[in-house]
Amino acid sequence: MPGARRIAIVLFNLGGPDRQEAVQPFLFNLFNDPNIIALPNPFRYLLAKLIAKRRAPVARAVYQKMGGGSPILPNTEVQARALEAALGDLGPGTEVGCFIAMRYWHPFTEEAAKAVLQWGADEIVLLPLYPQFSTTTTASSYRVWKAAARKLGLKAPQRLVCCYPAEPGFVAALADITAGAIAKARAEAPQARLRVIFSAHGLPKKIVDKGDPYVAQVEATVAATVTKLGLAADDWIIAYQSRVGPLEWVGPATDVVIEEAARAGQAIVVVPVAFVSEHSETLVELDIEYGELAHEAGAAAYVRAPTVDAHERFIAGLAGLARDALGTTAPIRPGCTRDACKGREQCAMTQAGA
Ligand SMILES: C=CC1=C(C)c2cc3[nH]c(cc4nc(cc5[nH]c(cc1n2)c(C)c5CCC(=O)O)C(CCC(=O)O)=C4C)c(C)c3C=C
Ligand SMILES: [Fe+2]
Ligand SMILES: [Fe+2]
Repeated sequence: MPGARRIAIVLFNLGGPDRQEAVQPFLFNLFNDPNIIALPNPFRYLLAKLIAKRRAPVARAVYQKMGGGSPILPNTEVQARALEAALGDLGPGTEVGCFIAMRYWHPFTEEAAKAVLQWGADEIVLLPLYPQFSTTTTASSYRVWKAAARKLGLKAPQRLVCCYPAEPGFVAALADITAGAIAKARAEAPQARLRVIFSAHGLPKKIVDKGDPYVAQVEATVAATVTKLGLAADDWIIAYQSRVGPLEWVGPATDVVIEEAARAGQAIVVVPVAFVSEHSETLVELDIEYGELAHEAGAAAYVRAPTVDAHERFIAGLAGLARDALGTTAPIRPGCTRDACKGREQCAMTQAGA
């Protein structure tokens, strides 16, 4: 469209290896991130090389179970196209393009910044596919984006949607999906007691103790979802999965909670609340590894709720966040803090600035 106002929506996500040979360099990129391992170089670089090499065989086997690589990019592309469609009503003379900026594998954040520059964006909304803010995810992507934008001389106004743990569309999608999974578990095991386990990716405890708001925001997501569903307090619990490394992580661990519920003969429903699309942590860890654990330990049923993916309500929620960000005149603010986001549906910290 000649002369159209071009709005770029940049979706931040983690990324995943697209083939077996990509697993080790992907792991290196992850562990070499100062937001993940806060050591100065050359120590971080050397440690990242070592951990990536050690972990690669286990991780390669995980990705082999999904055909060799992660489906996170194709799944994020589906979300990007759905979001473009949902923002198609921004008015005549406005063109919306969604770009994907992955943190640890292609298309890297720097590649996305280049594509946005070449496309000729007039305004940019940075929209993390992380509903809950963490220094290890959103802050890391934003830091790398800012450096790339500065390097490329990307001057268009940019706004960051910081977090949206209890955004109504996201919560409606989660509640809808959870209700479907509960109905399935009840049908499979009508006599058994229900145990709904809301599972989020964990974090080392020391990162949370330093003030990372992620855990508080996971709790906000789950509180909004159980309220919408009217779930009794005894029927649900929050647990944390995907622990790696020797540090103490936040708990309880999802596998421990699943095993306990299975041994009690309960009907288990596992709901991912921090991942918004399917990848290794859902398709392998939750479905295969924890599914086997649940059945071996005697669960009456084991149902894993799908992620929100391109659920209509979730995409509508993201579109609303993008619209709000385009309308804001808020000044640049420091990063999200636990108190600033407490009790809010979405973050007060939508950031503006070039
Ligand atoms: C909610 C999102 C995520 C947080 C918070 C997070 C923190 C975090 N992750 C690791 C280490 C690994 N994560 C890995 C995979 C992975 N992590 C997330 C999301 C969050 N991570 C996703 C979406 C994925 C899946 C990628 C894919 O399969 O496409 C991996 C690789 C897999 C494996 O080897 O287990 C590692 C390693 C740390 C250390 C951390 C916080 C400090
Ligand atoms: Fe992770
Ligand atoms: Fe926030």
